[in-house]
Amino acid sequence: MKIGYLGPKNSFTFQAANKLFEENKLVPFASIPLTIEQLENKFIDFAVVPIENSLEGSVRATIDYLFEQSGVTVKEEIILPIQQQLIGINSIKQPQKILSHPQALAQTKQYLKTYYPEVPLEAVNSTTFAAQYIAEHPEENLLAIASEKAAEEYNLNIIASNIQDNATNQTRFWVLSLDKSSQITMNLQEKKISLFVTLPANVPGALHQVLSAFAWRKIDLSKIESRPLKTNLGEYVFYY
Ligand SMILES: O=C(O)C(=O)C[C@]1(C(=O)O)C=C[C@@H](O)C=C1
Repeated sequence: MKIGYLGPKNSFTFQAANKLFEENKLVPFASIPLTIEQLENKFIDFAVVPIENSLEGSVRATIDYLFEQSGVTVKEEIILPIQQQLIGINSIKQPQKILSHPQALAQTKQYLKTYYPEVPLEAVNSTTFAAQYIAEHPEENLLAIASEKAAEEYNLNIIASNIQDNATNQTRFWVLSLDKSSQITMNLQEKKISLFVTLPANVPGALHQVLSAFAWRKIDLSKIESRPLKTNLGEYVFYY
C-alpha cells in the first residue's frame, strides 16, 4: 500500500499522514495537484492533503482541484495543531526573503508585519520545501517558516517559535481514495459528507431552496463556502 502526501518528509501533511499510516508507506509529492493526480493514476492508494485551516480557511489548491476532478472520495479527516517556527541557518537581521507555503505565510501575517515589514515573502510548495531550500542555499541569506521537525531535519535553528497569529491554530487534512464503496453513508448522524453544488440558474431563492432541503431533514451543515465557477464573473459553485 502506498500513501501519497504533500512533501518533503516532515511537512505538516507528512505529520498528519503519519498519524494514520506507517512512515515506510508514505510517498512525498511536490504539490497538492500532483499528489491527487497520482491517486487518479493509481500510482498510490490514498492521498493525504490539507483542506482547511482555522486561521486562513480553505486550502484553495485542494478545493479547486477536487471540484474539477470529481472522481475521488474523502475517506477520513485528520485535524492537526499547527505551530509555525521562523527558522534559518543563523539569526539574520535583514534576510533577502522569507520563504514558506502560502498558508503558513498567511497564518503568521501579524508576526511578519511586526518584525519583518520590509522583507519580501515568497510562496513555495510546502513549508518543508522552504526549509530544505534555505539549508541548501546558505549564500542567499534567507529565512523560512516551517515546523520544528523541518528545522531538525535540515539542521536549522529556530529563530522565533510559535509565531502563528493564534495559539490554537489547526489544520484539517483529508485522506482521499478512488474507492467509492462507502461514499454515501447511510447513517448521516455519525458521518460527514462534502458536496459541491451548482445552481441551475441564478434566480431568487435558489440557494435558499437547496439549504431548505437540509433543514427539513435536520441535517447539520458544518460549513458553506462559495468559490468562483471560473466561467463568468459572478458565477459560483457552493461547497458544503
Ligand atoms: O507546507 C506544509 O507543510 C503543508 O503540509 C501544507 C499546509 C497547508 O497547505 O495548509 C499544511 C498545514 C499548514 O496549515 C500549512 C501548510
